[in-house]
Amino acid sequence: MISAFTGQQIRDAEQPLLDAGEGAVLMQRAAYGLAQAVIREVKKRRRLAGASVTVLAGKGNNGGDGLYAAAHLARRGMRTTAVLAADAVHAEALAGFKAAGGQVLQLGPSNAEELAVLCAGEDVIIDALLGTGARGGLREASAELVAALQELGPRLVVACDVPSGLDAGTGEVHWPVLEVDVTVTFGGFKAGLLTDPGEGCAGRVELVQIGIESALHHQAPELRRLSARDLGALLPHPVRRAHKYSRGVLGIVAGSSRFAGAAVLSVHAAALTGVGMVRYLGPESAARMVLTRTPEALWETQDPGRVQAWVMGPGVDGEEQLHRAGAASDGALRDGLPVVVDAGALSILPDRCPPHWILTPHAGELAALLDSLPSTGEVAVTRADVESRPLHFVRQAAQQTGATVLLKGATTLVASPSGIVFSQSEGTPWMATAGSGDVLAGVLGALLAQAAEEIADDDGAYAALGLDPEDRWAAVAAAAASVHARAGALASMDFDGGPITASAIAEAVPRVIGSLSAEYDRTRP
Ligand SMILES: NC(=O)C1=CN([C@@H]2O[C@H](COP(=O)(O)OP(=O)(O)OC[C@H]3O[C@@H](n4cnc5c(N)ncnc54)[C@H](OP(=O)(O)O)[C@@H]3O)[C@@H](O)[C@H]2O)[C@@H](O)CC1
Ligand SMILES: [K+]
Repeated sequence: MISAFTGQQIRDAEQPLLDAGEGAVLMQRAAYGLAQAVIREVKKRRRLAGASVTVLAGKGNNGGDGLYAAAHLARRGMRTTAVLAADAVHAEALAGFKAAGGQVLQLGPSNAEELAVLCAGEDVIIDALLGTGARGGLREASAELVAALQELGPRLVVACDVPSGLDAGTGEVHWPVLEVDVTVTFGGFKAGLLTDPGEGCAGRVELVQIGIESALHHQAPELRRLSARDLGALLPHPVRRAHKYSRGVLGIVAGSSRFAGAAVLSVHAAALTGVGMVRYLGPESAARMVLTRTPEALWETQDPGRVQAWVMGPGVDGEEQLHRAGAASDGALRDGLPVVVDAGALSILPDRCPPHWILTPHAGELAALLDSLPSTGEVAVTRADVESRPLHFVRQAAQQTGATVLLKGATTLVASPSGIVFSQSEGTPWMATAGSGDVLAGVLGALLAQAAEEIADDDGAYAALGLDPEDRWAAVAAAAASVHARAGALASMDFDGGPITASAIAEAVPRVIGSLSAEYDRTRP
């Protein structure tokens, strides 16, 4: 599992080493790691000797890291320039940079445009304006320089620790921000690099160890991300004596005469995620389509009998389906069953949900959900609010509803009511397509129906993540989001990275589960 931290947590982990006089050593490790990453990137494109690099250096230690890194690069034969964004920058680092032969330019109120043109012609830019000590975004001439440079389109940008203007702890972005190709981050992942909108600016993130890692282990991560190996351990491994009932039965209330396709996709995706059986509840017109696509499903016209989990909501519309969803919801509350609540069913939540209820809104639905809660307050939450502060609002929704909340997006966040948050981002932008969310609901429902025992087991794979029982539901939801995203990416790869349909995402799910499980089995000690 990848753990990510706030800027404050990273500074707290650094403090004992700073107190012990080790600050300069930490900075040298960071700078060396940054320089090595720049060298790797430049070598992918051209010969290192003679390549040009400009470091944009701010007044704090982030600027110091950048200047020391540039000094390394000067010694490796690169043509190095530093643009100083403050009158006083890190003195020792600047001296080291000059001693290595670097050229220094001062950014002022009147030369931002001119320097932007110069920077746009460089082989690589190092963004070392602001790091974890930033308050708000770039100001004045720095903001002008970055806005102009972004407009011109720099060739290659490497961020020092975080892209400047990004809040390291929350992922909120204060524009303008230079969109970077690679972020080289020090000591631990910053939460803002693993949640949107920050993640969208950060490019590929590389972690450089600087010696604070053991101190970070004592801190509760701000964000967690499941790795392929975690998924291999968490995904269901059927045993020889398994039968369809022991493999989990999933009830799905989805679709309507108007939105039958949502039912088709949810049911099909659930079946492809390996659940023992799917019981479908919906109108006959939708049921005919469901059974044509997935003859393995059962159409239930009466009480569906025992299930291990429910999906309710995809494509649900009209009195009749809302009534079925309401009845399923009452039964699930009574029997303590896990439920995926999506789309149409988000409007019929009980006053307080348990953590094994997983709500799956997109940003617009989350805003509407928060607005409908009496505890939210006077000021309306908009879709734009959620998109600019997803981490904040997903946590708020989980705390206020009592449910686990999965907020769909390029980066999907899952918050448990206790405040633990997972972030997964393995997909492709092609997945923003109609029906994609219906597939996710089916995948998640199928995993819930199969995972109930494993989740409750204190010696099981979910407990091994170090999570309390009520937080384990967020891990199932994160696993589903990751499987769904990987399936989308895989399906797109089948078309050389081209567009995909929601059906194609569902069809790729078995291959994703198969390869994750096989890789896990192959490497298990
Ligand atoms: N600690 C360590 O030993 C290690 C730290 N490391 C590195 O240090 C970075 C953190 O360094 P940092 O704390 O100096 O913060 P950083 O972001 O560089 O500068 C903030 C300075 O800028 C100012 N300022 C604030 N907001 C501003 C704004 N919007 N626009 C303009 N100015 C603004 C503020 O000054 P003030 O305005 O308060 O006078 C403050 O002085 C970290 O990201 C990593 O790269 C690594 O080397 C490992 C070892
Ligand atoms: K930076």
